Amino acid sequence: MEISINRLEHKYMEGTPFERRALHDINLDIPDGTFLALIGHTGSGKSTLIQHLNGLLKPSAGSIKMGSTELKAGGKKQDLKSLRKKAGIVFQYPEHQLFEETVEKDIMFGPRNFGVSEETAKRTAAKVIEMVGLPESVLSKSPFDLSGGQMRRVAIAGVLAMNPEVLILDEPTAGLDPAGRVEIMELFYSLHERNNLTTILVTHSMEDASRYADEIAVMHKGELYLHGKPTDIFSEREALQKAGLDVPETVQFLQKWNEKSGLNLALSKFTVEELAKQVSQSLKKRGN
Ligand SMILES: Nc1ncnc2c1ncn2[C@@H]1O[C@H](COP(=O)(O)OP(=O)(O)OP(=O)(O)O)[C@@H](O)[C@H]1O
Repeated sequence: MEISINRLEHKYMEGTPFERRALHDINLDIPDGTFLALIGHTGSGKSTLIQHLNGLLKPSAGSIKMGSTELKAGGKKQDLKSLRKKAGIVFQYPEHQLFEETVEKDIMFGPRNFGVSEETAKRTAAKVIEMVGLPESVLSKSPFDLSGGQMRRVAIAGVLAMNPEVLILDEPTAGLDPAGRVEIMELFYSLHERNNLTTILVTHSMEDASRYADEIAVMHKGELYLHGKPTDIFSEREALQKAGLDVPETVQFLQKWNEKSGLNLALSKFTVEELAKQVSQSLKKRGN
């Protein structure tokens, strides 16, 4: 689903002496099926921005359009509800929100809350548990008897059960070990690819942004500072450094390699292993 953010502004505690502007004049169009990485230093406004996409915060000015729903400043409750249904949000440590006695009940909670029948919600639970790579036998277990990684998958299944048209991921790999991080990121990437699901990833990992994103949006002091393809964003090292960020090491390596070799290898969507493969292939082509 296409997303269009127009002149969005957000002030916390608006109209009080403690008023604080967290977003200023954000304009951002995200085409349907895009994987967008939202990066920026702590306090730059990333969470505030994504909470508007899920109807958790209302704009102080401007608007957000998601498909046919538009939420404007002073918008109706109905529009907030409609956005909430369209956008599934995976918060940091989503497993902390599990609370039912069984995995199945936990996954069914969202759909049941939105009026889906028990039978359909059960079928959905069986479908989404498979989508997150867990066996159906897990459905009858208590979520609290599962490993941390499995619990996180169950929480993600609960978000998928709402059949979101946009997936918003707020640092979804926080607290996982390196292997767990790769597994969860690969899961999101395959969900995005298989379903052409518009995905917004809030991350502090420049490596993840370079590996998975079609587009990168950089927030700085409540403003949209840079937005473009990873290759273009990573060619702005000085600007990134001004915003307290840097080009990931793998990309720096490749930029140097391209400069020295005169070859033009792709700057995004690679792991270190793929990077080594690309370099060795290009060496072979040159007869080295
Ligand atoms: N509930 C709130 N009340 C008042 N100010 C807030 C509130 N939440 C965030 N802010 C302020 O709004 C600004 C943007 O915060 P936000 O949490 O959106 O940044 P962020 O980029 O997501 O940061 P982080 O990477 O640390 O999660 C910050 O100055 C922050 O202090």
